[in-house]
Amino acid sequence: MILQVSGVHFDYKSRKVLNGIELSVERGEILAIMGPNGVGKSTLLKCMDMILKPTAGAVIADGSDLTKLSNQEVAQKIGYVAQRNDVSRTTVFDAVLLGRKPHIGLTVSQRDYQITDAALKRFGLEQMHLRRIDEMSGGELQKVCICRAIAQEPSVLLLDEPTSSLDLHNQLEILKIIRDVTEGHQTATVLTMHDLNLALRFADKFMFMKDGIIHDACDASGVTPEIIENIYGVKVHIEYFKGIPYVIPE
Ligand SMILES: Nc1ncnc2c1ncn2[C@@H]1O[C@H](COP(=O)(O)OP(=O)(O)OP(=O)(O)O)[C@@H](O)[C@H]1O
Repeated sequence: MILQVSGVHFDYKSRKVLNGIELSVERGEILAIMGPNGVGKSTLLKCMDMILKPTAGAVIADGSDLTKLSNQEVAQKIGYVAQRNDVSRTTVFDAVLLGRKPHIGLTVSQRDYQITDAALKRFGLEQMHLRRIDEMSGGELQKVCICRAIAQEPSVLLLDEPTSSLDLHNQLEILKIIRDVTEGHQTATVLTMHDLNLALRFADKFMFMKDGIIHDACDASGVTPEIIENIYGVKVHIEYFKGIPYVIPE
């Protein structure tokens, strides 16, 4: 088990959003957290990254209780890419190199530069490494942010709607990279996504949130029309093509 979330609660002032979340992820796995708008998926990712402190419960990553670690120690274990990313006047290269920050001592090492170069190449960003990120399109910026999180080499990668700004080619390309990195490095990825069919193609496990808790947890073959209807209030069929389930609304 590389990530374990136990009994996590979170309230925004008097508004309860997370009401005892339980989940675990194994090494090499991608977990998709699904659910309607406003149900608390982003809040849960932020609690897993300690950007928001859970009001109760524990988050254990790679053997450590994150509530007891410094911000730098958390960043060595958890990489997080938000749904909306702040942009500064930095170049693509510097933005990705910044992913190495939790590991950098007094100076940037040769290894940090090598990892940055390799990540840029993997994401096909090497030709635009001197472009400024505040002048990029939404999709280009989303790629840079995910690239930076990969360069960070965390044990657990948290991605909030990682494909929301990407075209079809980039959606498949980026999710393939995420799958390769997760399997190859035996880390784990937790992502949120509204596209059920894309999630069914790439994720190993699914958790459906409603009313502040995880209502259903299963692998791709366990996702049923009943679960979808219960969570989203939409009647669907599930058909298989080349072994992959597809959700088709009625
Ligand atoms: N900073 C905040 N202060 C107060 N309430 C907030 C804050 N951020 C989010 N909320 C509320 O908490 C609830 C959960 O929000 P959250 O962003 O976690 O949902 P989500 O499941 O990620 O939604 P979506 O799928 O639309 O991105 C929502 O009702 C939202 O309005």
